Amino acid sequence: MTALQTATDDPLVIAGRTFHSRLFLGTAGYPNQQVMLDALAASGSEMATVSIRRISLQGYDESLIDLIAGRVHLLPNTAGCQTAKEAVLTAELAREALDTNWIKLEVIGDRELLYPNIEELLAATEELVAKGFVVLPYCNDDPVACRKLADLGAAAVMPLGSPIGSGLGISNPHLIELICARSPVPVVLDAGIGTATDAAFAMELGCSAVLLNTAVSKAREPVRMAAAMRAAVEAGRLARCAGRIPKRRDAEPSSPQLGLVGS
Ligand SMILES: CC(=O)[C@@H](O)[C@H](O)COP(=O)(O)O
Repeated sequence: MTALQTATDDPLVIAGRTFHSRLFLGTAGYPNQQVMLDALAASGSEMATVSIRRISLQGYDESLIDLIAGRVHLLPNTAGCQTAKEAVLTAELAREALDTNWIKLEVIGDRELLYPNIEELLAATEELVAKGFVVLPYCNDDPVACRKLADLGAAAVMPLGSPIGSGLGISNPHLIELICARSPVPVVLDAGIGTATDAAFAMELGCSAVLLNTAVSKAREPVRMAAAMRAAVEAGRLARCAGRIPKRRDAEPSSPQLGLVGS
């Protein structure tokens, strides 16, 4: 196998489904449908999140869902749910409407911060796993919560980098690194990505993938930013696999010191 093949032959497997792209994209907030479709293509993503509420209430019509579904896997989410009961109902509606048992589980504990309600999230995860769903919960950057979710059968965990839509990047890189090091299931960094360096950093910390929306949909040029995110996720993954050099406090010459002119 050549070095290039080694670099590109690096699929991600979640619940038995293989992904060649480690970037998942949200579909909300684009200037129009065509820009969203072009951004999706530029991102190289093989899975896109869709909000069940948005489909039914906000004009993201079925033809668009059909269009996306022809290109990528759909990952319905339970955005806006505040209790386990609401989230389970939304997941069941999504399974009926979109014919998928995959669900991105969001149970929000605070409408302003959009932070997860961990108790409700754990309860919903347990119930949905028992009902046969492939559950990908959006959660805090908390190693204990991530461990509990994995123990309950989550197929991946999706800790936040920073609040949804904030573009603040990764607030607690140390915690994300710890979660990645300990997690028995893939870790997908979800929310708060602001630009390409954040996405590359997530991968360098050991994340298996990145899920983002606002950084692309609200960029001045969403399609170009989608391409940037694709390159960033690939670069971060390659760097992670290649192994960064240890950090040093002092300088170390990169050229040989023997035979210096003037020595
Ligand atoms: C798309 C999605 O499912 C959400 O989790 C969220 O929108 C992602 O966060 P950002 O918009 O901050 O990338």
